This record gives sequence, structure tokens and C-alpha cells, in this order.
Amino acid sequence: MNIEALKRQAAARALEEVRDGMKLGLGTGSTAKHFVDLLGEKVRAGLNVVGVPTSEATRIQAEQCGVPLTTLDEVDRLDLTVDGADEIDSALNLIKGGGGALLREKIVAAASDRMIVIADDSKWVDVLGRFPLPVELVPFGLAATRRAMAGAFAETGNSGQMVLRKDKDGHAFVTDGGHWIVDAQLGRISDAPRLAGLLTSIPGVAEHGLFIGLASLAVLAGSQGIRVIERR
Ligand SMILES: O=C(CO)[C@H](O)[C@H](O)COP(=O)(O)O
Repeated sequence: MNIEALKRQAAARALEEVRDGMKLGLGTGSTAKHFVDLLGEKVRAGLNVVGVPTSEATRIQAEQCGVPLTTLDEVDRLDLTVDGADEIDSALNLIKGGGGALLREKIVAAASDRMIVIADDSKWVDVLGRFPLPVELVPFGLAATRRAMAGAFAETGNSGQMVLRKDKDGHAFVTDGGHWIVDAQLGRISDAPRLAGLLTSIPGVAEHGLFIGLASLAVLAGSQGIRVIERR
């Protein structure tokens, strides 16, 4: 089975968790795109939900699919967020931000009672870090922020190159929030929860792609079928 079919299977399984009347966080990326597409089919068939998109790309897609949208200013809490991930470990800690939407994704996930992460099973890892860790930065003071990040890496026994993400024209990639992204090539991240805390405390870091303790369920689709893993 091809990888898009696996992503769609994971999205379809997550859709089974959606109930009428729910307020939903809508993730970003190619896997979340399948979820929004399938959700749109249900909405057109009469399901009553409202969504908060985690990126401009998802907002546009959801509008095209007919999914009614709201904002976190208009609703208090969300019932459920469904989103993809770049890596998932056995504690359901995640690396996210490969698509550059990590800041809004984390705000939405943190405002949700539950987060379900959907993926093909290639995203499942023993240790986070083979996928470069995205860190979203305020452009002002970039070099100082990078030095502080290097300090946080050293303090947690991590090291690696930091690469400013570029767009297809070779300019700095700009997020929906107007920030830049540095991808940190750490290989194997030691003590991800502590590193997450240290990165959060650096002025100039708008957000980082370590999602610790946010996902409550993972739906992984592979050639052997679907695995549903609950956070212990
Ligand atoms: O974090 C993300 C976007 O910021 C995505 O969820 C992550 O990159 C996974 O994307 P895909 O489903 O396309 O593999």
C-alpha cells in the first residue's frame, strides 16, 4: 500500500473519535490534510462540528471542504485536536514542525482536551531526533538566540548543526506568525522533556517542535494494519 493510503487510513481511524457537536483542532501537513478532507465529507453529510485550523494552508483547505471554522478567541476549550507528526516515541512525545506550523499547532493542541496524532508507521521511533528539530525564532537577535540554543543543547548532552530553513527561492522561510525556523540536527535527543523546558525559556524562541505530554493517542497505519497506542 502506498504511503498516502496509509496516511488516509490513520486519518479515517481518528475520524471515528469525532462526535457531533465537537470543537476540533485541525492539524497541518499531508496526513492532517487527509483528516480535513474526510471530515469535510462528514460535514457535508450532516455532521455538526466546528474547527480551529493550525495554519493558513489548513484554513483554506477547511473552507474549501465546507468545515465551519472558529478561533480560540471565540471558543473556550477544544474537545479534540487531530494532527500529524514528524516523529513519535513510545511516550507519545513528538517532533513537529516539518511543515512550519509548530507554533499554532502547539497553541491549538494545548487548548484541547485530547490530541490524537496520526501518521504512517515510519514516524514511530525509539528516540526522537533523527528528524531535525524545528525551532521557531524571532528574526531579531538571531545569532544571540542560536548561541542560547547551543547552550541548552550542551546542558542536556545534545549537539548538532543548526540550519536556517529556506524557502524554494533561497530566502529565509517565514512562518504564518512572521518568524524564522532553525532546524537542529541533533541525531538522538537526550532528555527531550528537559531540553523542551530550556528552549522554551530562551528569549527569541517563539516555539520549538518538541511536543511533550500533549498527545494522548497515536494512530499509526502500516502494511500490517492500524495500531492505536494510548499514552501511558
Ligand atoms: O508538524 C507538522 C507541520 O508543522 C506536520 O504535522 C508534520 O510535519 C507531519 O507532516 P506530514 O503529515 O506531511 O508528514
